[in-house]
Amino acid sequence: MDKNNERECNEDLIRERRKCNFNIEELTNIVDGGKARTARRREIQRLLINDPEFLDEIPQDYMSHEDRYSNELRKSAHLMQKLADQESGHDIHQDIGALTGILKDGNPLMVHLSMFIPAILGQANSEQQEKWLGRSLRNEIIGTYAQTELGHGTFVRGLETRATYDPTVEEFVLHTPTITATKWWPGGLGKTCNYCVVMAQLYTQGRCYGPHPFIVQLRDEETHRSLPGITLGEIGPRLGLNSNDNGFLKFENHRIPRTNMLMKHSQVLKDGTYVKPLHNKLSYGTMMLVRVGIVGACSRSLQYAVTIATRYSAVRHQSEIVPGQPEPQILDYQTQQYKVIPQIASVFALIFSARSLSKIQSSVTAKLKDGNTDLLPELHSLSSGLKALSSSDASWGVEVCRLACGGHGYLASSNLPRTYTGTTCAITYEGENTVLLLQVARYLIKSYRSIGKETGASSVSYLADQTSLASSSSSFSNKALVQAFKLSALSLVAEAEARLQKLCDMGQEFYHAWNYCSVLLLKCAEAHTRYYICEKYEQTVDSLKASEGVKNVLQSLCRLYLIYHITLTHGDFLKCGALTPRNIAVLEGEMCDLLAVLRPQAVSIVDAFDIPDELLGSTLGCWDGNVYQRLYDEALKSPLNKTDVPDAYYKYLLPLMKSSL
Ligand SMILES: CCCCCCCCCCCCCC(=O)SCCNC(=O)CCNC(=O)[C@H](O)C(C)(C)COP(=O)(O)OP(=O)(O)OC[C@H]1O[C@@H](n2cnc3c(N)ncnc32)[C@H](O)[C@@H]1OP(=O)(O)O
Ligand SMILES: Cc1cc2nc3c(=O)[nH]c(=O)nc-3n(C[C@H](O)[C@H](O)[C@H](O)COP(=O)(O)OP(=O)(O)OC[C@H]3O[C@@H](n4cnc5c(N)ncnc54)[C@H](O)[C@@H]3O)c2cc1C
Repeated sequence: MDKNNERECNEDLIRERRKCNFNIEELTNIVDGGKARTARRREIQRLLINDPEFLDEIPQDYMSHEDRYSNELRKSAHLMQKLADQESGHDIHQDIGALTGILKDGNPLMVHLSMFIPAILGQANSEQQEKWLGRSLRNEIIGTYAQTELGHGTFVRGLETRATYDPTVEEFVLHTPTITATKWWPGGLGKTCNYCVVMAQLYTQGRCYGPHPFIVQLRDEETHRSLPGITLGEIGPRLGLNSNDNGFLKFENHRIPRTNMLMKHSQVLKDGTYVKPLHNKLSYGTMMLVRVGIVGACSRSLQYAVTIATRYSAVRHQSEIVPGQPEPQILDYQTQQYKVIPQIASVFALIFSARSLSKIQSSVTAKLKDGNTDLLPELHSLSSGLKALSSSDASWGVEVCRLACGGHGYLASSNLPRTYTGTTCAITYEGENTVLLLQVARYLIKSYRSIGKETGASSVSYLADQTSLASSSSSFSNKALVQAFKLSALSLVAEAEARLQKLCDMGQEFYHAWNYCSVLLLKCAEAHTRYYICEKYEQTVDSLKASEGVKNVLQSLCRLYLIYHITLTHGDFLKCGALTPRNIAVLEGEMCDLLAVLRPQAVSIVDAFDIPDELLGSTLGCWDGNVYQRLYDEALKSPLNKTDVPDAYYKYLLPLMKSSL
């Protein structure tokens, strides 16, 4: 699509784009993280879009379960080959975001890239990396991360798969003792992978040392047949991601060499002596790494959904605002703006907090290299909280965008259903959100109780700021609103801690008191993480060196985000006195003003996300807004339309219709 050729474009969209009062390219650079990154992303995307190998012969929704897998594997393999091509010079591990949309519904090689290779990098010692890293980067071996079992996903300490060390032959014996110990879910495990990292309970010298990672060959490298002692398969259709082969795995006393235990952090010596790690949760490092990546991935899903919903809302006309007048664009309804525009604001909130989190991650990783684990709990808390809020915000945001598109949003060809199923899974995987938020709460309560002790953890230093509870601000700058978020979080933590203490004082064991307070604890964790997101949003926009137009747009979006979230949880702000009922009413009014200010810029802002039509894959969201023709053309691809009268008519309907004669 030639974006300069207005003649091919829907007139409403032309008019919307003419209202733009900021530099779109500049905003695109901010979204990408700099000009160079924009250029790189575009180059990769061009490389993919112009390659006919990525086209599907028929829409995936009409393919069988087997064909979907096979078709996606074909494209995934081609993608890996293309990006590994020395001439293109692209490092897939750095550019994963640029690939969004090229594979449609669950890439069978995704966990190889996002977990297996990172597990080798983060958990294997240098000899082990020598042996497996190069081979996995060159795709000579394909792996997955097999942790979850039928009986346990959340409670990693409850895993049942055993790795028992036998010092006589220097081997571990991997065994699945019960049906509930069957590994269940790992992406690519069913048919694609020939290796995996298995999390299993380590037994040596008669003692269990808890879950540890082991690298295990699953299939013969020549024939791809599963090895003796290993049972493998695929787990069947899911809500989404159905072109992946999530799998199951059982071991029958399967032996692996001692050196297949990933030994960067803890070791088992030849005689079976266990050497413990610097920090006993270092074996959970792969999960933490992916949680950080999920925040960015969620912002990308939301960019897709909101691009579709915004462009469609500009093209679609329905009903009337002024009786008797022409039907308005649905984007003119304030209720429609309230659906779509806060989701645009949310995209930037997620981008900026994802960036801040990855900076923290880099500095924690650097410290870990020097044996310093002090900031690991802070990173665990932040990555858990942000993974949880980003996945739930993005899933809800995508669903709101689908609803904003009315009936057409329910069609597969809108690409909203698949965007939703591909996002909501992130609420569950890599640590179910409720569970992760309770980990954040645990950290908050612990930090609150250790006020006065220097921990170096900056994200919770505000908990010591007792004076601020009384000093609610009456000004309404963005900074003042962020301050209100802080007060709300602090007051919830104080309330939860007091409630916990009271129950303990009344004689309850701490863990029962904890469970009894866990709804409130969840709110604490959400409020704390929301405060973090709001603070990063405000700081990033405030310090941004940008043209006036771009700065104005981002400031309005940031303010909308702050007010939107205050109104969603206004009870918490009122309860702690951070805001009064009058303040809330004023803010609600201002939110509507902001929707009106941002409405004329909405199409241009989503244009700045710069998602090519070929990747957006939506009849409703295309650049040119030619929605109705595309919907019609896609419908014609239904196999049912190959004939006027389907066979099923003769088999079932005709006998029914004639039976009463
Ligand atoms: C890269 C590109 C990405 C792209 C993304 C898209 C594709 C992605 C595709 C992915 C597909 C999906 C792939 C998949 O789904 S892979 C499977 C993912 N599975 C999970 O995430 C399981 C979730 N469960 C857990 O992580 C643990 O069991 C939790 C954490 C819940 C409890 O654990 P446990 O019962 O053992 O601990 P405890 O509660 O007694 O707490 C004890 C202490 O430990 C501290 N603690 C706990 N954890 C950590 C930690 N990590 N670092 C530092 N510290 C940590 C904790 O704060 C506490 O500290 P203290 O209070 O005592 O001081
Ligand atoms: C699409 C997809 C891909 C996946 N890929 C992989 C993979 O590649 N590798 C892998 O190993 N796994 C994978 N998983 C598994 C995933 O990591 C687990 O499903 C996830 O960790 C949740 O565990 P669970 O299914 O046991 O849920 P459960 O823990 O049984 O959760 C069920 C309910 O119990 C609640 N609950 C559980 N514990 C607590 C608690 N302590 N406090 C309060 N409430 C609690 C939860 O909040 C939830 O409401 C994948 C899952 C999905 C959906």
